[in-house]
Amino acid sequence: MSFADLKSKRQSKSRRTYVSCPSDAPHTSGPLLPQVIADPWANKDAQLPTPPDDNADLHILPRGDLYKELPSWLAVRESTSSGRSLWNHGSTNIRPGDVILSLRPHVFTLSTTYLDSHCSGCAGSPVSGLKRCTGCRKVWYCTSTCQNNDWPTHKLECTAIQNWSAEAPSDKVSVPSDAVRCLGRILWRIRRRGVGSIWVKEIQAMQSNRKSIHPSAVEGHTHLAQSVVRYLGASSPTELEDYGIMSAADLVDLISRFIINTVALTTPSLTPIGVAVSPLIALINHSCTPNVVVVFPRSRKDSRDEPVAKVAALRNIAPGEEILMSYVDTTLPKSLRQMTLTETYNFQCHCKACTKSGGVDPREAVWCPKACGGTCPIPTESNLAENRISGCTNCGAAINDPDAVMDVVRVGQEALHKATNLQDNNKAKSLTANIISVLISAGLTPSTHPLLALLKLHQTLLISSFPTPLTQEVLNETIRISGKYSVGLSAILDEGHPVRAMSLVELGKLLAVDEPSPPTSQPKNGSFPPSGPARLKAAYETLLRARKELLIGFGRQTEGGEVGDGVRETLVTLEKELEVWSTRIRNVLEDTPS
Ligand SMILES: C[S@@+](CC[C@H](N)C(=O)[O-])C[C@H]1O[C@@H](n2cnc3c(N)ncnc32)[C@H](O)[C@@H]1O
Repeated sequence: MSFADLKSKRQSKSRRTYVSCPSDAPHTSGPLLPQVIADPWANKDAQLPTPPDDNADLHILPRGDLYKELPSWLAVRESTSSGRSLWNHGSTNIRPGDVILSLRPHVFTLSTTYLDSHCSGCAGSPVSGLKRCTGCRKVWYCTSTCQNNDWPTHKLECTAIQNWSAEAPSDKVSVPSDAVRCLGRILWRIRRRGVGSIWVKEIQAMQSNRKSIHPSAVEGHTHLAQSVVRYLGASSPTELEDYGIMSAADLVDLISRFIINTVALTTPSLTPIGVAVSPLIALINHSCTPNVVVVFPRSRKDSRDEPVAKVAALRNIAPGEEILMSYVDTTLPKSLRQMTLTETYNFQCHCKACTKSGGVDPREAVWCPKACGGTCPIPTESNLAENRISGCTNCGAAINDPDAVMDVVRVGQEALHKATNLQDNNKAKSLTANIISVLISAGLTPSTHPLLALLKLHQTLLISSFPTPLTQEVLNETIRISGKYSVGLSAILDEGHPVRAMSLVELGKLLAVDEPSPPTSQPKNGSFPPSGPARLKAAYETLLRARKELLIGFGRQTEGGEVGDGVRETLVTLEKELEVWSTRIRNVLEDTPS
């Protein structure tokens, strides 16, 4: 196997939190809410457990004419503490790998960086054959069908992009941001479909946090509102009546809805390439220990409707249990998760991971100083001030120099920030390599922040700059980093989480790359990575595990989507190669005199 397909673009640097998901403030009734009629699908016989105390007011909402795609065994409930939410209303468990929702988002847009490499009609990335819109010259399509399907919206977008581009002070800002373009698409569709349509009602029923926008987000909202007005060729929000916007407050409402209800549009291998809005997915509340994930696996069965979002179950979800996804990166420590949740989504999370006391959070841990195999929590300033430094959970040994550990974590975070923003890949690569070895020598476990994030970044940098020809040394180093990253993720994420599954795919594929110059003697027993047939066997076993996890995180019915297809092909190749090796070994044994 060659390594060409391992190379992936470095993730867009313009990633902002609002793309990670879908909003705050209890859902209140008002003119924007849908008209509700009697609940035609309520299963009166379902045994629903008593809601927890803080949700004592939790009640089932009738769906009315909205959310036609919602299966009857899912219920929308509402509470004063967390607004509307989605629940398993059936009488059986939802199992890991079950796809509970499969839908094309109401609207999606590609990030500017991906406009020329992905189709704006289906979000696919054909190896060749993308054709540019001859009007705006910014948007590309893979087929005329995709272009024709997108034309009713793009004809308006096309002119808006051209006008924007003509006024842009530099080439770098000649295309509006994905947020502005996505809001433009929403507003053109509102105008075309009419404010009374179900589509528009579903968009308008999404939660808005306009009345409680966090102070740190006000400037961003204002800037976005001004850009949207300009993009639509208007000079003030009051000129947007045709789009259902009667005042500046209505526009801020729409922007707030957009920010808190948007999910990241990702490739089948989880690279974020844009933003997507689906009012059904937006009904799902947050937990840092989610029981579902949203993925875009691109399965052959859905090819006509792509991009299709799948909401896949990660665990058993019992009847009467809430469906919960994560709006933030759950590998981050609690303080960083809570910061995003407060600033962007206006709530404090009280999930198990956020309220757990005692024990060691694998995201913030150092190995026991006595190397007993246990771990100690990373000390914090307040622990230190109150003289409350916890020791190893196994043997009780105390960290030798808590200040030094805290310093090293701080330095690691600064280095991560710097390396993520460096334009020069080689500089970024040597920075990540150096800081990783400092953090490892300070005893941080691979699941600890920022070591885990640095391992991922370093792996991406190594792969994107593989030398030609590839050397054994670089390949082995990349495999070791990938292995550490995968081990780190396994300490935090459930089996079957798509991020964990993808890390196994990447590790397995690296192990399957032909060794440029295999050592003449086998590496020492137990050293990693092995060589020759042992390496092929490790690749095969890693990809088998990856496949099992893909069938959960990307949905059993999709068979892992595009990534699953690739893994199956590699497994077949590896089986053949392993067979050749064992035949050779058998022949040698038979030819050798006893
Ligand atoms: C995408 S919306 C989720 C659906 C929303 N509850 C509704 O009524 O439309 C995100 C918003 O829901 C609320 N929310 C989500 N998860 C929550 C949680 N775990 N605790 C409290 N509020 C939550 C927050 O107000 C958040 O900004």
